[in-house]
Amino acid sequence: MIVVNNVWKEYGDQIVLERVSLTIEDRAFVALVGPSGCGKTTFLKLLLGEERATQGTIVLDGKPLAPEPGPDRGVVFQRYSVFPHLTVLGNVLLGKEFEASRFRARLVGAARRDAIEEARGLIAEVGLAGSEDKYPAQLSGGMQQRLALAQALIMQPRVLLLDEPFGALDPGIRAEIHVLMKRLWNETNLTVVMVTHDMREAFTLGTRVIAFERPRNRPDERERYGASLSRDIDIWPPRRAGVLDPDSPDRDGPIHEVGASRDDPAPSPQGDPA
Ligand SMILES: Nc1ncnc2c1ncn2[C@@H]1O[C@H](COP(=O)(O)OP(=O)(O)OP(=O)(O)O)[C@@H](O)[C@H]1O
Repeated sequence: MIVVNNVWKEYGDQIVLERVSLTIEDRAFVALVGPSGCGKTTFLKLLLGEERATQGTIVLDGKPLAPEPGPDRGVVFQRYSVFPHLTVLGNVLLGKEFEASRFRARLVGAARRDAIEEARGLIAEVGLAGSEDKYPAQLSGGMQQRLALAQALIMQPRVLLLDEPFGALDPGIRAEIHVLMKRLWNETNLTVVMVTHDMREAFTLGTRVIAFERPRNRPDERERYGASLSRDIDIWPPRRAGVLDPDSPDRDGPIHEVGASRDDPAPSPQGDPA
């Protein structure tokens, strides 16, 4: 679905990425790891359309990637994905408002009512029901990242790009949001590419873990050689969107209520229908 063919990215004299080729299948969850500064965010920006490749091509669904970000690609960063001066509801509605009126960013009448209903549904789905009128500063870090996910998902993107979205969260909150992330990926038609520094997170969420590395990394070589793919690991047994692995049910489960406290008892492994 996404085909990256011999992509290079240079900034001035510095080669950041070189010879990057990979194919990402529909509904994959690719976790991208690698040393700091090796070009992971740059690669995500190329997929987003925020940067152009110096050489090479990126094809999405058989067509060259649009040269600017579009509604087919959503993005969540580690911080600052949401707008501080808008409420939770305002943040989630924003994409719809821009879609309706690019310059005024406003919806009216029935279209507005429908969009509000949809936004409220999504806010509840990410566990933020009741916080619709709060501002981001009134939310915890984990709640802000849930909001950022809802904000990205309202446009029903085909591809969700995540740049260390959970990196600033403490481990307990991160585990909760992993459950949410898995559920969203399982239940929507998303292909996900996520940059992370956390190998455990990569293997918990990914269907595939890809490492970028600079093959030559001496200080004098650092700018002349870019990073390329050094590892490409398929998770075993394969993890597939929407399919709970019957052989190792705990690996992808238990999927319990979003927003439920960490202290809540987990459902029984025998498969309590609730
Ligand atoms: N707009 C830019 N102009 C010039 N150089 C840039 C630009 N963006 C990134 N770089 C350089 O590209 C290299 C890769 O940066 P990038 O942020 O992609 O790395 P990363 O692997 O995501 O790092 P980290 O894991 O620390 O976030 C760095 O040396 C950085 O200085």
